[in-house]
Amino acid sequence: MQVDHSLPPYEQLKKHAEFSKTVHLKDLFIQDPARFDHFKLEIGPLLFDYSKQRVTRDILDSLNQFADAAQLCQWIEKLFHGDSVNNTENRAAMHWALRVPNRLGAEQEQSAPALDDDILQAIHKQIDHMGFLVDQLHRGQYRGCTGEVITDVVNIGVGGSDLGPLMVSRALEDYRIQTPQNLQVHFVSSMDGSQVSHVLHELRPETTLFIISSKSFTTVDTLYNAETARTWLERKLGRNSRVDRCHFIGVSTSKEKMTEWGIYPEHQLGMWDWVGGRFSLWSAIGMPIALTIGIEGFKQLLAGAHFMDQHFQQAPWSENLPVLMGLIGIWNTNFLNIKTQAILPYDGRLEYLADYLQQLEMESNGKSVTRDGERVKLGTCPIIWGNVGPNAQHAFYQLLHQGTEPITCDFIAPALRYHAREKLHAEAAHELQAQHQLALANCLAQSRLLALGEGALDERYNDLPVYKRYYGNQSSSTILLHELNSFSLGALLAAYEHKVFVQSVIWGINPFDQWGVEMGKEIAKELLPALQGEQASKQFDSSTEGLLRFILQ
Ligand SMILES: O=P(O)(O)OC[C@H]1O[C@](O)(CO)[C@@H](O)[C@@H]1O
Repeated sequence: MQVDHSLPPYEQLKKHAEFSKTVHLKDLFIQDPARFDHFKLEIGPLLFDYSKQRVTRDILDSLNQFADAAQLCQWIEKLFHGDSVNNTENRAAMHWALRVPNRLGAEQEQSAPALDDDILQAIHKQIDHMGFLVDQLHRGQYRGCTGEVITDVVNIGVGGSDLGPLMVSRALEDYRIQTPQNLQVHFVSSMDGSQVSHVLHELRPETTLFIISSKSFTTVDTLYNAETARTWLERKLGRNSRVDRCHFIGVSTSKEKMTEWGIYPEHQLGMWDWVGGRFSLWSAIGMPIALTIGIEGFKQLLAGAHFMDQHFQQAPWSENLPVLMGLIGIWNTNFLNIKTQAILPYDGRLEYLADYLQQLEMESNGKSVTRDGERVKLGTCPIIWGNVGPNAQHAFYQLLHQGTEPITCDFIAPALRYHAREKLHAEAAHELQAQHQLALANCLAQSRLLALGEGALDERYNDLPVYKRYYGNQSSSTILLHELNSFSLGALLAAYEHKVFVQSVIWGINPFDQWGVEMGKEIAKELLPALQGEQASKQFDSSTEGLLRFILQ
């Protein structure tokens, strides 16, 4: 359909959307037999196939104009110049700086023009400090207060201080560094004590080290879990400063708070207020990742993300992965009225990816007020959810295929797995490769059926009874990685980070604050005394009062 290009981009897109609603994805594939070639992007280790999105070249042109009208280019410059893009907290958002390699030269100048050398040195000092501790632990030279070698490290953190490290450590488990003592990394996040009690039950105080990971070092979830850990240690090892000194590492922006808590200065790893919690896995918050894959592997993760940072800054919109991901999301959310997005990795190693992306996207862009304090004009972040694809096929795909909700999906899979280089799997390589092929066949089949409906199969299926029919026209993108390794994962995650930024620019919101999580914490503080049997300072609503009575009776 021809749209009047003199219209403002938003009006053009509305017109496109009216027409789009009458067009089925299968028609788009019939009209253009080479649709894949025209709607795919290969960038470094990633292939992005967006041919199964309900877009045309004309729609993408209008989306690019929409991005220009929102001054996307200028905002990207502000981000990479370290401007205070987090306006409500008057802070820069410089997670990208954590990925700049520590070498001076033309390449660096180009990729990080505003990065002060002192900041770069400070970043690399922390990486080196973390690398030193990781190396000691790997070599079995890090000992507990009784002199025994540390065999288990427990990361205590929540939100960004848990989800990123957990997700990446699991995703890259195949590259795990083998250590003489078979060092294991565990994660504790939930405030209710169920995880910490479970983990402690399995471990010995003499050989356990805790990382207290909290950007603010004020998060009660983490501080309560940390106190439980300290009490557990002291019960067995006695109450003395050697326990704190030998069994705790801290990661935070606040050295004072770490010191006050009892973290030994040499075991304090720093970070900066310009790193948002959900963007912090690239800092010392990522220590569990470095413990899993080694500091060189961690640097490869940073290198993959840095590669994406450069691509994001340099590529034209139509060849720019984060921009395309962001604009296609805008098209789906704001013009096709698709308010939910499923994350479907076809690789069990990515089992926590959806959880991680929920925080990244929804805590960033789940906003309804613009940077100018006005109510937003367009709907913002869709609901992000998902699970490992093959398992989800047996859980919620029924709704994807035959439910009433329009849903867009991200299918993610590595092309190669269990291949020669992954020596780890040499014994069972053949069987496992067959399993990987099975997973890929399912991944491609599901996106094909979602897009095309029963027409994806042959004409025999046109006479199916109504309850067996597949309407199709559910859009999806497929991201293939050559293989899942530190570099490709770093690039993938940075692409999602920048996608979030692109969308925030279009919506005119600040993606780097999270005021919506604060008041609930305050109300919990008011309620805690009532649960501890103290006289409440005020009367609550009748529901809260009723629930309190039930708990306390
Ligand atoms: O690292 P911290 O300061 O303990 O915060 C943990 C998480 O809590 C939040 O502030 C939300 O409550 C997240 O943004 C953050 O990742």
